[in-house]
Amino acid sequence: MGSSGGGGGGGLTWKLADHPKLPKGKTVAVVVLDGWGEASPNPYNCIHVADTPTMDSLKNKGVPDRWRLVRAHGTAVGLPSDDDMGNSEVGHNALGAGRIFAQGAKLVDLALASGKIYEGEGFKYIKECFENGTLHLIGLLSDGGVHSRLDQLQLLLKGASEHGAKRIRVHILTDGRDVLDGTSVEFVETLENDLSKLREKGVDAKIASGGGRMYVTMDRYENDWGVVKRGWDAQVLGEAPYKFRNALEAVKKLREEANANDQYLPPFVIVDENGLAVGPILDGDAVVTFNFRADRMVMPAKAFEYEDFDKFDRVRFPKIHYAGMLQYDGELKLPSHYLVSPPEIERTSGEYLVHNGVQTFACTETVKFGHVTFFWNGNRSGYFNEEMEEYVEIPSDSGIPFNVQPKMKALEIAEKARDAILGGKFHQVRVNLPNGDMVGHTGDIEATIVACKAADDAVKMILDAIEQVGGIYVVSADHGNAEDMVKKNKKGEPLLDKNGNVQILTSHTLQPVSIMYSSCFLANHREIKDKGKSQNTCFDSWKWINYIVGQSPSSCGCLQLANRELLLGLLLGSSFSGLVILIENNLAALGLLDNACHTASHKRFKIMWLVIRPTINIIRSDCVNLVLGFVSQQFYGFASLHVPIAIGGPGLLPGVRFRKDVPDGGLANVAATVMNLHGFEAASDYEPTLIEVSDN
Ligand SMILES: O=C(O)[C@@H](CO)OP(=O)(O)O
Ligand SMILES: [Mn+2]
Ligand SMILES: [Mn+2]
Repeated sequence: MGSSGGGGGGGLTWKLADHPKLPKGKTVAVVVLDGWGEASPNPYNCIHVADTPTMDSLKNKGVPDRWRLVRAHGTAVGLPSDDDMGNSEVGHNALGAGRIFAQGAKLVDLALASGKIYEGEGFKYIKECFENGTLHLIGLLSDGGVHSRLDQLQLLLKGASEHGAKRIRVHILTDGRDVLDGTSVEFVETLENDLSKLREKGVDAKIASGGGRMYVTMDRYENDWGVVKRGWDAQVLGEAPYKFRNALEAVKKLREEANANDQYLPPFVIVDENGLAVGPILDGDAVVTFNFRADRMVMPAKAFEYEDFDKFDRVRFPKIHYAGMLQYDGELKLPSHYLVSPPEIERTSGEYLVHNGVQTFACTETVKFGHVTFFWNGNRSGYFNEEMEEYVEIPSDSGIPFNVQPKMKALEIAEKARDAILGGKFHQVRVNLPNGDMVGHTGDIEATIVACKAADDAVKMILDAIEQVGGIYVVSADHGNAEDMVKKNKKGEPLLDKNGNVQILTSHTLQPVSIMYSSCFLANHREIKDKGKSQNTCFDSWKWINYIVGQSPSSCGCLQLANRELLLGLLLGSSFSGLVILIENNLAALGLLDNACHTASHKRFKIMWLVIRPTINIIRSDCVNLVLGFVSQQFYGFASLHVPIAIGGPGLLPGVRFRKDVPDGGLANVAATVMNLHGFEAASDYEPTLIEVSDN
């Protein structure tokens, strides 16, 4: 590779070697679709169900040279195991830094396992309060592994008490976003059980307050300080609209409210028999925020740490010893005390580009703003060089769940990116499109479908601008979410709750993400559009057929020739289970097929059907939707998966294609790829590029 940057220690040079073949000076758009994994088509795959012609075209025209999958979860992005789903922090860290770092989750695991956590400066600092004060632990009660983990809290409780904490108060934040909604009840039961064991050992340990993570404490990027204030009032002042004698009762009761869910539970405090809060934070106490992930802890950390603070009226600012599980912001050195050192993510691609004369523009809306800046730059806030960079934040809607406005600010983000591309000043234009993720987390399938379409429209606008300037695009994602909205069993079948409804999955997934590129898709896309909507629907439907008959369009022909009676026979046959696709222009067949399906369903076989009618004047989009609607009630999903990456654009050399020798590439490989597209070799210790340039 022969580049010069990096090398750790002394002798660091920022100068990157020129790429031997790729030119400099092209405008490169880097588009990250948040929560956009690749999975098999099924009705709970909102990306599939949504009308996403731009992303579909990237795939259809790009495979395999300019579209491929990369890993976005587990060890490929520095998480403890391959059972860990991806998330924005690790995803954007990897995308921006080009290397895999042991991430917070893993570093905390190691520090707890070795006991080193108790020897560090941070623990010693909070320990100073153990004699006369209370230890408060504040964080997300979950085993999602995105922000925190219950087993780490359990170990910390045990370790702190063994190291002298005599009075402990836990302030819980319920999840329902990285784990199933309703699991707060089990987590509280487990924690209560642990605390009662501590009490048996003479430690005065209790849950003191709580609330849902999206409504209490865990805001990010200054979207809504009211969220942090609600937490402060409950945790520090011991004040909340709801008071309960114990947390189990609190969570169960609050969940009974109409539309209640774990993410948005209102704040509550636990009170004693006299109605007094059992654990407000007082002078002389120690406070630890036990989340390892940074973004949603920066705001509460400021409230606990900063003497000068004007974001809300704290009423009382107790003199405490405060430590984070990690240091959450490397630039602000916030908080100044922490139990475990964060990964040292330095020499990120953004910093290299700035040193090599590439002007950068980064933009998204508030709820993801730090993703393309702070996380991208290795958890540091601020610019590397203000003259070379511009970061634009579009204010997010606040105070509403995102299913209410599923289009979010996708259009505005795309417009800003378009203007930056057409303006000619910037050579890297980087955006995050939040829709698939933020709306996916609400568990609202209909809204998530709208969200995916909005993100697709935004990609189209950005790619059109790239086409105009003869630039290059890289489209990828940080992890999955919207492509899988239902909890499934090992066979890939949706799990039902006790009322027979499918269990909605609000979390991220283990899916890989894609990266894609192409210079020709735009023309093709227009061609399809010009022929009208019905043709478009037909085109979209081919995805289903391709999937079923083994991804090969030629085998579709076989199905098309298949005799209808034969298919119905199969359907009613005792051993058949699966999906039938009928290419049919005879409406009478619909009723027949429907009947057959019902008969067969009584035999417990999972059968569904999809009718594709090939003639334009018979296809009506409402008709096809009706069929799909039927399918969604009957369908049992498929397992398997990844996130896509596509590269392309008119500025790309024709010989550029994805390498075949990095088959298991992860998100960290994208940084070197992007550096190459800017005309540079990547730093030598970066994960290898995904592309190669052939001479033909
Ligand atoms: O909202 C968040 O905090 C996480 C999920 O817990 O999502 P993302 O990693 O996409 O930011
Ligand atoms: Mn994300
Ligand atoms: Mn998310």
